[in-house]
Amino acid sequence: MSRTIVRVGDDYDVVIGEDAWADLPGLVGERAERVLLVRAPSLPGPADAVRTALEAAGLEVVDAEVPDAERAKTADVAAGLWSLLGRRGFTRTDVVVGLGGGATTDLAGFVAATWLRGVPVVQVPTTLLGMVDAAVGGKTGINTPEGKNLVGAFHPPAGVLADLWTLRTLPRADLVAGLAEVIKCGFIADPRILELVEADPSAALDVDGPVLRELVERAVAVKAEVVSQDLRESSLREILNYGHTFGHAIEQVEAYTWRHGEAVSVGMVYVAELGAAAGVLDRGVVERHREVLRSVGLPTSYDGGSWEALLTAMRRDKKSRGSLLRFVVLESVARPTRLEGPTGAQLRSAFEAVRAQR
Ligand SMILES: NC(=O)c1ccc[n+]([C@@H]2O[C@H](COP(=O)([O-])OP(=O)(O)OC[C@H]3O[C@@H](n4cnc5c(N)ncnc54)[C@H](O)[C@@H]3O)[C@@H](O)[C@H]2O)c1
Ligand SMILES: O=C(O)C(=O)C[C@@H](O)[C@H](O)[C@H](O)COP(=O)(O)O
Ligand SMILES: [Zn+2]
Repeated sequence: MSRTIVRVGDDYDVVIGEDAWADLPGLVGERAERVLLVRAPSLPGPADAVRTALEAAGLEVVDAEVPDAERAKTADVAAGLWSLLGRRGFTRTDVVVGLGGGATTDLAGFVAATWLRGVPVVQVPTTLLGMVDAAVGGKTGINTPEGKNLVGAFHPPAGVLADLWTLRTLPRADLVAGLAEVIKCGFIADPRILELVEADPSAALDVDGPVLRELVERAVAVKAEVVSQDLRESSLREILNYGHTFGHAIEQVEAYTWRHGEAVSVGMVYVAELGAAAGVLDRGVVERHREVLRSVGLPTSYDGGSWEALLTAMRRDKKSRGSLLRFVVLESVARPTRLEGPTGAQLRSAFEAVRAQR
């Protein structure tokens, strides 16, 4: 089976391949004696494959099934894992492995970042979104009742194993949601991604085809390039947050019944409309957002939630500075910039544009 390895700075490898489980012990490294396997429920095939590969390498595997999806990202679940690590005597040379979608890898990374002030984590994403985004780059975290990802740490993984064959069981809606982050990478940095999706949207959703593989490789390359320059989001990394200010607000207002990728899809249309309202982006590029997102089945409008509730959620965005709301907007494709303190009228007009079905 073929492997592509994307190196993130001088730090770690993202291995992209098929049936690539034999690579896992190498990513975990030789110093570990124990592995905490933090895994999403209902992934019997990958969980068995991970366990077999690690045990064959002489590692003791402590199994930790966690609640599914966003329900994993809570302080209670994290506390349960800290307790398990304590009871099983995990030391600083032992390793956490996160297996599942972005919610599971965010939790696993956060627990690894905080246990003994930091033990290694190896991420094994099994969703498209996890492979191209969540498992790479070291943002880890959990939610609080006040908002999304409000508690967390920057803790880069020791390695990432993206086994494309795991996508064969992923529900189509979750695959589509993952494409939102891929398309985001197209708008902020790599226009070839947009061309590939536009040329054949169904090929972009074929998990056994070459187009999806190229999209994964390109999106991982965008993320690796950005995070290797600015791990702690002092500036450049903010571009990876394109579409997330409004997207996270939808997720919160809708009590996480929307998939992250779906909310980010609408969030990108919102911020494109905001860029147009502020006079920095051409309407043609705004419509290109709608067309490419819609072509793969992603939502481009949202008419729920009160404006006040969305605005309150947006104010908690990490890009805010004091009372100043800040957005990543585009000047054109692959030319992101910042919009600081847009007017109330601009914010509202972008909301009205997103509410309307166009
Ligand atoms: N840390 C980061 O940089 C970063 C980046 C993007 C997103 N995120 C976070 O990632 C989360 C979203 O991740 P997601 O879209 O992967 O959702 P998810 O983790 O909720 O997974 C979606 C669903 O797919 C199931 N699943 C996972 N793999 C499967 C497989 N191979 N076959 C069948 N079912 C499978 C899961 O159990 C879940 O029900 C959000 O919490 C978001 O905030 C983090
Ligand atoms: O890696 C990043 O940086 C990102 O912003 C990627 C986003 O896709 C991701 O959803 C991230 O978790 C959002 O982070 P937050 O800092 O806005 O909570
Ligand atoms: Zn995201």
